[in-house]
Amino acid sequence: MTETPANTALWPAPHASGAVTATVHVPGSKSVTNRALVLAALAAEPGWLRRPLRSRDTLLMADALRAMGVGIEETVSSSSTVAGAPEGSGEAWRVIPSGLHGPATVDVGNAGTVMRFLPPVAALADGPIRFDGDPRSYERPLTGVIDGLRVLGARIDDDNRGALPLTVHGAGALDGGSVEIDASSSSQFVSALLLSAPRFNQGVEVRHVGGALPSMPHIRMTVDMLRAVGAQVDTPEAGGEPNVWRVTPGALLGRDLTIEPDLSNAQPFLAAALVTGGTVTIPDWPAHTTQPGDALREIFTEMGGSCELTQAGLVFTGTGSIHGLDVDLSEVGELTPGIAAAAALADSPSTLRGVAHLRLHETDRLAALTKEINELGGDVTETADGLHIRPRPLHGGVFHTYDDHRMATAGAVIGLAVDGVRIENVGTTAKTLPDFPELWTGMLGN
Ligand SMILES: O=C(O)C1=C[C@@H](OP(=O)(O)O)[C@@H](O)[C@H](O)C1
Ligand SMILES: C=C(OP(=O)(O)O)C(=O)O
Repeated sequence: MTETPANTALWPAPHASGAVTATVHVPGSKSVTNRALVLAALAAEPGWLRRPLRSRDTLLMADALRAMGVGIEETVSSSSTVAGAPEGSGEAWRVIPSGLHGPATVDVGNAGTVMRFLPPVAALADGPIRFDGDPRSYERPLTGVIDGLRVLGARIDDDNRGALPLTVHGAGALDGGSVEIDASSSSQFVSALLLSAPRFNQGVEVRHVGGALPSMPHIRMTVDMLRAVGAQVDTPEAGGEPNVWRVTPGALLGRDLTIEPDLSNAQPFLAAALVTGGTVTIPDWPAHTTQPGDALREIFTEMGGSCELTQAGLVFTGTGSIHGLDVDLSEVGELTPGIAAAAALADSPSTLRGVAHLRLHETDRLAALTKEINELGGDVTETADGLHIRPRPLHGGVFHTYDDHRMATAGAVIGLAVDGVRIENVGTTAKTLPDFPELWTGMLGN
């Protein structure tokens, strides 16, 4: 539906002439922004999102909610357009919930959060909501959400049987209740059913059955954010049954929430310090967070850097040498492309495990990383659930990105150390980080 013309433009990835020293202000978290939008839309009163991420994925989420009747107003500064904004609040979205309704059409683009989190919201709307998106969105798994919602009482037409495009025939309310799903292909199935559950008549009990559940920090993010708006959630961690989550029905509060920087999008900048033996500071790094990107402190330290959380933010320093590692990334799968890029430049081999589900992300990330690093002279092989990376001297060439923002940023990391790397369609970073090329050249002092 939203197929964009193939962008084959090549961006010469800047080569670092020395150690990078920079402070980089990373925009807000995609995962937090899109959860906050959904929760604010389902609340019983208006709320605020401060410093929201404005990127393709979050603008698609906001537009979709608007199409279902939610008011989302832009404010440029505290004193400008919207009455009632607290002083000194900076840029914000004011979210004004209202009766959700169709008919409406939702463009999910290739945003996992939009295609998974919104069908449950649509089931609460009055009228049909049509979901469509980029060609890749048709290939990304959605069965857990579709079948789960049907068990909970929703009527869904899925012409493509378990995938997009589809129509949710919202009835203005949903029974809810108990449901078993296999979320081994995406943690977002669980998050999706939990986020809307306070508004289901009986709440929900979601039981994951099947292989290992990936991206647990993202499920913890869902639970924490639900609790922060007043929902009652029982979790396996809180002494409950393994792989079972329960949400009690109830009204949600409108909150005033400041969105944390996107720690997964901080990854390429931290990698720049690691790869060049420099120092990069990321202001506003949260002391406590459910974002998986927080694991970079440990992972990139194991790879040869060191870091400190200071008043100025996270200060990460590289030594110039990069070590390979053997690591299970199942909890933090979205960090894999950036780790693979650093591993390809390391002084010893790496094994990245636990990420078979990356084959169903924006692109097949295991195949894409293998092909693109090898075409620059690398030696990467795919395993059943990850990658073996044996570092080799790399040379310049075209790094294809397959409409995957994290492929583009991974290529940029390699380009710091390897002359002549050209990134295809760097604009694809707009999915979650629209200013990436400017932030990158700014970091390098250009
Ligand atoms: O819930 C979320 O915000 C996300 C969950 C993860 O999805 P998967 O569990 O499908 O990997 C992650 O990779 C994605 O970038 C964002
Ligand atoms: C997997 C990702 O995104 P999505 O939310 O589209 O699943 C990602 O950002 O790495």
